[in-house]
Amino acid sequence: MNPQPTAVAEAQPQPQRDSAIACRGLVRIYAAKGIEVQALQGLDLDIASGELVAIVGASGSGKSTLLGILSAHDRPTAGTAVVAGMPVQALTRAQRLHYRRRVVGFVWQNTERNLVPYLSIEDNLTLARSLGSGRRPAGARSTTAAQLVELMGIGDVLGRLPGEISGGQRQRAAIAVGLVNEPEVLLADEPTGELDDATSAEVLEMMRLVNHELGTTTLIVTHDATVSEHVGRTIQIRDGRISSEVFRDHHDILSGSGVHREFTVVDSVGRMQLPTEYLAALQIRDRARLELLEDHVGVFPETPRQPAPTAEGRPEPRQKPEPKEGDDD
Ligand SMILES: Nc1ncnc2c1ncn2[C@@H]1O[C@H](COP(=O)(O)OP(=O)(O)OP(=O)(O)O)[C@@H](O)[C@H]1O
Repeated sequence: MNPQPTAVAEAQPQPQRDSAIACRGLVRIYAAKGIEVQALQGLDLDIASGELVAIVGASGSGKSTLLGILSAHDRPTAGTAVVAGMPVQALTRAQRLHYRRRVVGFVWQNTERNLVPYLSIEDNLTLARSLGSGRRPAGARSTTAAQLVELMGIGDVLGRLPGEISGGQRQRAAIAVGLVNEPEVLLADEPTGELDDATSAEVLEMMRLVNHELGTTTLIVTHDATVSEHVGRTIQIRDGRISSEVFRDHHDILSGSGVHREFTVVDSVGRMQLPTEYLAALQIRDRARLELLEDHVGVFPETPRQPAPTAEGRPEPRQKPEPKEGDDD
């Protein structure tokens, strides 16, 4: 007899089959000097294979904590993170090494973390390639270092040391090093953090090009709000949870149009975050009244807002919150 699924089992969301990254209920609690900080509070995330996604958020929102878990440098207190089919929280030491050398590639903010300073760019590529060498699965893509050099436009700096080239060239070389072992996923932590605006845009465009040409799933974690102009999906993280997502299609990115759609995220148990400006505009604090209407859910202040009286004693008409750029429905 087949056991009947319980309500609890049904409520557990399963990772999507084609997800390159699937996080379920990620919690990370830091305990220091008797004080606990909950850096991630039940974060759910799905990134499809081949997607280019940015995660943005204020300082302290949990971005680095998430990247630490996805890069297998840290373990979650609870929840799961599956990257390219590997459960990162449960890897053995040997699997972690393989994972960091072959399954994921990295681009960090600091040059010293990306490139060995006393080796030429060419030797950095060779070293990274040799560290990640091993038996390759049949049918693996055969992106060569030479192809990456051409794609990144770093052919004329191969013989130079990292300290002898510009910041933009260094980050392009770092992207090539991060991809030289043909990882399934490229993780980038503030890759434009030390660059000026023009060079940042150039490096982000390079990441977009690589994603488009090679199809490598790419996750960029950044403070840089302009990143959304270069990627298909921008995820906003707030208080250790995903709060909203902005989508742009490939055509919008190429044409530079400002068209985008913003969505708030509803997690697996139905929680969602309302933008703080909406809460302020409607004076919603601890509680909101929900109404299920024919084709939408209404969210209302617990008690109707009292309009401020005008000079003539008449109430002011209600102010709607300003629509955001790109709101078209
Ligand atoms: N090792 C640690 N010990 C204690 N608390 C920590 C530790 N690392 C991070 N935190 C806390 O966890 C929360 C999330 O931090 P995290 O570094 O992930 O945020 P962030 O979004 O990456 O911030 P930033 O953009 O400034 O790097 C913050 O409140 C932070 O103070």
